[in-house]
Amino acid sequence: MPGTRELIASAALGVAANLLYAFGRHLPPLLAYELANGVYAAATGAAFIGYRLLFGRKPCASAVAIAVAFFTAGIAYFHYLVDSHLARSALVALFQAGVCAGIATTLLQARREWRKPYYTKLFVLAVCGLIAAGHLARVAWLWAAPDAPTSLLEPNLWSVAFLSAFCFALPGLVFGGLLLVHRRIVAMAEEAANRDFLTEAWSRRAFFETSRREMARALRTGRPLALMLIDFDNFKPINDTLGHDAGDRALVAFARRALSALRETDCLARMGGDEFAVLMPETDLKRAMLVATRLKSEVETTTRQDDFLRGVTLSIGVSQYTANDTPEVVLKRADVALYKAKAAGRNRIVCVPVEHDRDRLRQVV
Ligand SMILES: Nc1nc2c(ncn2[C@@H]2O[C@H](COP(=O)(O)OP(=O)(O)OP(=O)(O)O)[C@@H](O)[C@H]2O)c(=O)[nH]1
Repeated sequence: MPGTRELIASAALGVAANLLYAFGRHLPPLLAYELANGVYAAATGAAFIGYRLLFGRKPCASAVAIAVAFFTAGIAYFHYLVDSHLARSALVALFQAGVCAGIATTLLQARREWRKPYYTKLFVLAVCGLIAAGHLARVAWLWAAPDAPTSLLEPNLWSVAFLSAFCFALPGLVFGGLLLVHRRIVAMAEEAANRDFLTEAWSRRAFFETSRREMARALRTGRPLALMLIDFDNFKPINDTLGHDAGDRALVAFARRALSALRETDCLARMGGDEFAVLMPETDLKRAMLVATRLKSEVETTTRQDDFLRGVTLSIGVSQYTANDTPEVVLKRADVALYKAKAAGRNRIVCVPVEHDRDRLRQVV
C-alpha cells in the first residue's frame, strides 16, 4: 500500500529523535539540538509524504527535504549565532504546524475518496489540530514567561503537559495513517470478495447481498423490482473452436457492454460460467422486458472493438419480485424463464409473470 513504508520510517525516525532528546544532556550539543530536531522534523516530514502517497498525491519529497534542511539550519542559527530558545521553539512550532496543515489539507482535498466510517480521518484531523495548537501554545507560554525553564525535562506542570502531548503527537499521526492503510486493505478485500475477477461484474455473493437489501427496500416502498438471468447460447463451442482465452474475452466484452447499457442503480453480477444476472430496482416486468430487449440487441450488434462477441446470441429469463419473496425464489423464477427460452430454441427473452407458482418455487429452493 503506497505510503506505508514512509509512515513506518516516520515512526522509526521519531524513536531515534526521542532517544537523542532523552540522552541530550550526555551528548554534544550538535547531536542534542540540531540532529535531534532535524531527525524529528524528518520524522513528521516522512509522515506527511506517507499521507500524500496514501491518497495518491505527489509526495513532494524534495520540498520536504529542503524544508527539513532549512529548519535544521535555522535551529543551528538560533543556537550558535543568535542564542534564542524562544526563536528555536517558534521555529519548531512553525515547522510542525506547517506539516500538520499539509497533512490536513491532503486529507481534506481527498474528501471525495473518503469511505465510511469517517472516524479515522477525523481522528487524523484532530491529531493535526492538537499538534499545531500544542506547539503554538508552547511558544505563547515561552513568550509570556521568559524565565520559564528551557528544557521540557524540567519537572513542572507545563513541561510535563507539553512533553506528554508531544510524545503522543508523532505516534498519533503514524497510528492514524496506519488505520487508514488498514481500512484501505479491508476495502480492497471486500472489493475482491464482491467482484468477479474476470469481468469485474459483481460476484454471486454480492448479488445475494444486494438482492436482500433491494428486496427489503421494495417491500418498504412498494416499488417494483425486476431480475433478468442471461446466458450465452452455445458458449461451449466458442471455447472449443476459438480457445478459452477468446471465451474469456467474450465474457469481458459482454460485461462491459452490459454495464454501459444498464442504469447505474442496476446490479450486474456474474452467477458463474457464462451466466449473468441483472437486478433492476424500480423496474416492473414490462420495463424489464424492454431493457432485456435493448441489452440483447446491443450485445449482439458487432462492433470492431468487441469482436469477441461476433455471432454471440443470448437467452434471457425475466422475473419480478413480489412481496416477501426471497432472492432465491425470484432467481429460481428467472431460471425457469431462462430454461423455457433455451428449450424454445435459444436466442430469445422469456418472462415468468408475477405470482407464477411462487409456493412451488419456495419448496424448490
Ligand atoms: N472461457 C471461459 N469459459 C468458461 C468460463 N466459465 C465457464 N466456461 C465455459 O462455459 C461453458 C458453459 O456452457 P453451458 O452454459 O453449459 O452451455 P452452452 O454451450 O453455453 O450452451 P447453452 O447454454 O445450452 O446454450 C462451458 O464450456 C464452460 O467450460 C470462464 O470463466 N471462461
